[in-house]
Amino acid sequence: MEINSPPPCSNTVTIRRNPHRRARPPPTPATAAPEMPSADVAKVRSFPTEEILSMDIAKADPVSENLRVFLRIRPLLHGGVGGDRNSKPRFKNVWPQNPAKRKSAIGRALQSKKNKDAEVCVRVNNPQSVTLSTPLALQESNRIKTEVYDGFSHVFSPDSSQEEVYEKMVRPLVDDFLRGKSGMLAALGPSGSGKTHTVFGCPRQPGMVPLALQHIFKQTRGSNSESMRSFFISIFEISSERGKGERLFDLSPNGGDLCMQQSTLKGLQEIAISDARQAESIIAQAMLKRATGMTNANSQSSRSQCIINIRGVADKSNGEGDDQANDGVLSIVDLAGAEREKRTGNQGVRLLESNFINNTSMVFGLCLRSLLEHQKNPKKPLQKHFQNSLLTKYLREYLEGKKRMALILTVKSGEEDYRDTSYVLRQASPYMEIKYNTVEEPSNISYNKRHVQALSRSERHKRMKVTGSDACLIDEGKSIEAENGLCEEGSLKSSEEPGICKVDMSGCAPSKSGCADSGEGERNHQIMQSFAKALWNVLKQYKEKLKVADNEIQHLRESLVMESTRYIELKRELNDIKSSCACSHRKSVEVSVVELDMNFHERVPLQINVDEVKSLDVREVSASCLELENPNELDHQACESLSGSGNGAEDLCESKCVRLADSYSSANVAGFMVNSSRSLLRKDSCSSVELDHMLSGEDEESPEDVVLTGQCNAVDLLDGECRLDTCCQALQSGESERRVSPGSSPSQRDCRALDVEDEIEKPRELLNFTTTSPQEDLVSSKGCEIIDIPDSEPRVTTSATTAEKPKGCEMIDNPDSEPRVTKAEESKECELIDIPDSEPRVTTTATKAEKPKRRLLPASSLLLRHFSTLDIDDDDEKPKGGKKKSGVEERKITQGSISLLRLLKSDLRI
Ligand SMILES: Nc1ncnc2c1ncn2[C@@H]1O[C@H](COP(=O)(O)OP(=O)(O)OP(=O)(O)O)[C@@H](O)[C@H]1O
Repeated sequence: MEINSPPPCSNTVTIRRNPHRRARPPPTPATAAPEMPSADVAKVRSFPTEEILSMDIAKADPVSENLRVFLRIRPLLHGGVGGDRNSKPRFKNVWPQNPAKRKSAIGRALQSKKNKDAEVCVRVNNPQSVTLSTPLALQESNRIKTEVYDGFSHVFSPDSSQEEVYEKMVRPLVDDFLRGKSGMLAALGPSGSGKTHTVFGCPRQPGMVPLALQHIFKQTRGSNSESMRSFFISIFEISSERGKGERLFDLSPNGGDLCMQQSTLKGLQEIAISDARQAESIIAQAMLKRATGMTNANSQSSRSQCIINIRGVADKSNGEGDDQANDGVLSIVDLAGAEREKRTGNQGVRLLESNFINNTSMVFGLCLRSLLEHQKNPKKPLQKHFQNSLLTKYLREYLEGKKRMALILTVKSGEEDYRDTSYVLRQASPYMEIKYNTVEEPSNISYNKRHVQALSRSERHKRMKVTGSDACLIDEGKSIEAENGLCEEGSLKSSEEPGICKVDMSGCAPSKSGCADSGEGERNHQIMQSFAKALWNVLKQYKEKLKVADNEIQHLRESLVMESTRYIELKRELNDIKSSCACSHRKSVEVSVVELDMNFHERVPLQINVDEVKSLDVREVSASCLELENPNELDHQACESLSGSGNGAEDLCESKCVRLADSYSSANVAGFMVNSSRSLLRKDSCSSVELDHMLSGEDEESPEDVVLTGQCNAVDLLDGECRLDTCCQALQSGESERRVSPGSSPSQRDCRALDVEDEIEKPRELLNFTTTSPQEDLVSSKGCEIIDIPDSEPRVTTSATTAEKPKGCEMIDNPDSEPRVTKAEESKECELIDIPDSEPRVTTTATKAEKPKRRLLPASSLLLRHFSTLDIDDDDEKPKGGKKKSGVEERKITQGSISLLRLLKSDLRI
């Protein structure tokens, strides 16, 4: 595959790992991946080196091969001790001579003889599995327990012949041996199960060794190439030296004791053999020297571990003699059978032998178990159990998995042999999971080392901080080349080693003549094919991801353009609004003073529908008294209505007479005040609302005196940012702190403070307004509407919790004096600007600087009170059942007040 390197950039980090290597050979057609467009290659910012390397290609690798474990079931024999059919019962010679045990052994033999048709404990299910059944005598309950052991390379039934066993089990080893590969066959099993019979056999039934020798020399005679080889045989045993130690003894005709130095035997004779008969003769002589003995389990029980080595050496005259690696060794091990003391009844020397045999068998099993655990969990170290016996020391390379071997388990099928058979199957069946992945192949080992190094380098590559995606691409591309270079290096180095197949990452075929296995080349080819496919799939996935990312980027760009356009439009609108506001709204607005003088005898609230409020003209509204049943609901809609009806309302300074329904909380009142102020602002008016609720002595039930002072102080227009500061500075209510004096005159008002402070959000419009003092309004009679709504009830019910006095709010609480309206310190100008509907909330802040104090002077207050007593004709606004003021109050009106009030009244009717 061709990868275009992006142009170099300044932030590229070049990492040189190794010296330049030879150029890679061109890829084979099978591994060549389709070319990607250069544009797509450029989009690939990060080459998935780690992902590719983490792929488990080894799963498809047929290199992995499990340890071959065979099982042979000895037929039931009824001929004497150990079931030797051909031998007569030799109970007199049975070892040991302990009368009690001897008697029991004889009894068991006789019993087994009687039960000719006794059931067997192990049955063959198929060539790979057997079923072990627990005898009835050993079952705790009547339930038959069975165990199935599966996974054997082959299970030889009791009637299987020696030739059959050889063909399936030993012939492959011999074939490998003839190709120069070493191998080992080890026979395991309890005593008397047929190990020796299987390995050596008898004259009528030759065992594996004679058959192998025949095979070897038969092949030698028929093949010219192999005729150039020489074969040597050696045989020795490892036995117990009276229980004190192990003894190595050479069983060859002139052999003697041996010693072992680091898994190497010193003094072992190798006898050159030229034909099978010669070899069999040597073996026969050696078997005569082998330590055997009679036990209750076997009349000729092997008391030592016997090892036969057949080594094939290439003829030196052929030029291959110097190549020691081509000298294959075929080892066949006949282990002494494990014995149970209870079963054999061994004593004395036999018991010591038995201990040695059992110990060696145990160590042998531990080595295999450790190898299995190490393979399953590489973090678990391979235990050095081989050091515990000479046998395992000698067979170390096999037991550590460095050389291939095969195991044959021999078991007896009789019910009385159930325990021995069960023990062997349980112990040895896990060995079938031992794998030979890189066994004995120096090239593979070298390749794996290189592979591990490559992985470690990729790990280091992860930690490298490479800035820039292009640099990453360049670097990773080099990394791949480096990996390939490593592989090439590995293959080159492996080619220097004999008998190995090299793995060329460029999809090469086996190039070493020593790689006789043509399957190696196919395997390498399959590896490269898998690698190429995986690489191509990853690249395709990245391409798809890049497409998706491009679409998202395009979408985001379009959205960004739309937002920019929208922002420009909004900015333009804002500028228009600013310009229009600056030129049109500069009018002085007087503060309205509203005094609500209510008659509480009749509490018939005036229900104001929101729609009605909307339909009202500003003038109508200004002349009306609104009683709000639900101010929160009304506020916004009413404001909109007021804002929408602008029929010359700018010229008026409006006053709202607001009547709040009873039992409203102070919070609602505050909210209403805020909203009311906002609605006034929308009508280009600034309101200063004062509710002065006079309590008449006639109604003791609800005497309220409410002074509601609200100020909408300032709305500033500054550079397009709208800010509305509205201060509802004082709402003094006589609900929570009312002091009721029945019969008190209206002038003696009990003013209670109702502090309302609400925060009104800043609208976007810029508003500036000031309010004029009510006194000025009254004198000038400009823009001030004093609205009296007959029979309305300005009831403001507040809770006692609103006792805190807000800033900028002056609390009037002077029962001995008339309610005063404080003149504002500065003239206030109110600018009328519509607040956008999108931001209906108005923030009320109580700042000292922006909230001038206003206080109704006694004269003004009195005037207002008198004004409220006037019977202003407004039939439309008269509530039902309203009561007129008493004549006493009317008489208190001075002449000047009357004239002034009339003047105002005439203004209201304009
Ligand atoms: N497959 C078989 N067919 C016929 N006879 C057999 C078979 N296997 C074993 N025997 C006979 O069983 C007896 C015991 O066999 P063998 O000596 O080989 O057992 P072993 O496992 O070597 O015992 P040990 O471990 O004590 O040496 C021998 O007499 C042998 O001839």
